[in-house]
Amino acid sequence: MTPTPEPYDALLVLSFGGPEGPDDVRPFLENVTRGRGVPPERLDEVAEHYLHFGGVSPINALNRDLIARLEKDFAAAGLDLPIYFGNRNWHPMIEDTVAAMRGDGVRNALVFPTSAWGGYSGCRQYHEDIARARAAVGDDAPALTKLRHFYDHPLFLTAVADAVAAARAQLPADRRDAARLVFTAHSVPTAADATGGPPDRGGHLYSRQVAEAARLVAAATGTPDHDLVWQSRSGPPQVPWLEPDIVDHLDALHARGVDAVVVVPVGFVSDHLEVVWDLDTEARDRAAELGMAFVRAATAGTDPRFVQMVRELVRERLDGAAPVRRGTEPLLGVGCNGELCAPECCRPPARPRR
Ligand SMILES: CC1=C(CCC(=O)O)c2cc3nc(cc4[nH]c(cc5[nH]c(cc1n2)c(C)c5CCC(=O)O)c(CCC(=O)O)c4C)C(CCC(=O)O)=C3C
Ligand SMILES: [Fe+2]
Repeated sequence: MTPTPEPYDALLVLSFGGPEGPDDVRPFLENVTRGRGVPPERLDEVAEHYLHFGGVSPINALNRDLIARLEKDFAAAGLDLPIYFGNRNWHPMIEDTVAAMRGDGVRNALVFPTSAWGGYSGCRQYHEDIARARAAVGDDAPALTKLRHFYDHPLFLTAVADAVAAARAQLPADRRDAARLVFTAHSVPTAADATGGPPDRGGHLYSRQVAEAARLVAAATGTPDHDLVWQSRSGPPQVPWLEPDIVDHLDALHARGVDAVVVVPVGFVSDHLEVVWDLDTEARDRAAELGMAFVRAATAGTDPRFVQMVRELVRERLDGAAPVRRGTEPLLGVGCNGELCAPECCRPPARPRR
């Protein structure tokens, strides 16, 4: 007889992690790039970005803040689930958190990853993190079920759309209406993007979901015309990544006579370092050189509807309800104990051999 499944008894917020002081920067970057063929020159450059902010990424504090708001929301909604925090690349590391969960008697937890997307980095790699942490903790590790991709959840889309409207309102009145709407997300190697998602849909799950989210947000703001560009590319220069880059795109827009942009980091849920450096510093500086008015929309993570969305994603698992969604691209992401969420979701990219 198969045992009755135990009820869900905790939520783990699983994120990327970031350094919290200058001495953390190098070991953090080594954790992120271990075995991935990222050239040392790129690591030196990225280390400088972190050191520019005292070696502190905002990401951990933002996740702690999200968890505090989730705790309040869950309590008010009568949802009795303790919330834990673990990261892929920096403390609190997921291995330590899962060990603490076991110590607290957690048996069957849900996992909210701070990525809306399918693909290797946003989905599959979180499944790998879960499997690695459970293996480290051993036989009595809690079961861990990852929640689904939420890239087209109406509460996420509405939060981003309202942030776009608020950003546009900050532009000088005479440039506001004609300002170009530019969505951005983290670039990935084109080969990695190609292998994500069902082959009968043509793969490219990550870039297709990002494109669909951008289209849905643009439509919701009444400005359907928009661009989708990429940021923060890494890796050796000879390996193709998704393009165009945001900074190159500003040059191209300027050449076409565009004099104002609303930049929307739809690819990220918080204002972490890749947002405050690559957008608020590099892209903003470039726009200033070009005489282009530049505003950047807030990320969705601080919007109250984001917290509500996490609660609804949890409810979907508790109640077995159908996902509430606006998009049409494949919606995957759910897997238990590090199992793949679907046979063709997010195959690991072929790694360059050295
Ligand atoms: C798709 C995607 C997301 C979005 C989905 C999600 O949110 O998960 C994302 C998020 C993030 N990426 C971040 C930072 C970094 N990403 C790097 C490197 C890489 N990212 C990649 C992809 C993604 N990354 C890839 C394919 C690489 C190459 C190495 C590899 O194959 O893994 C590197 C190494 C140095 C460099 O080369 O830039 C850093 C420092 C931070 C935290 C910022 C902070 O500290 O505040 C966040 C949230
Ligand atoms: Fe997946």
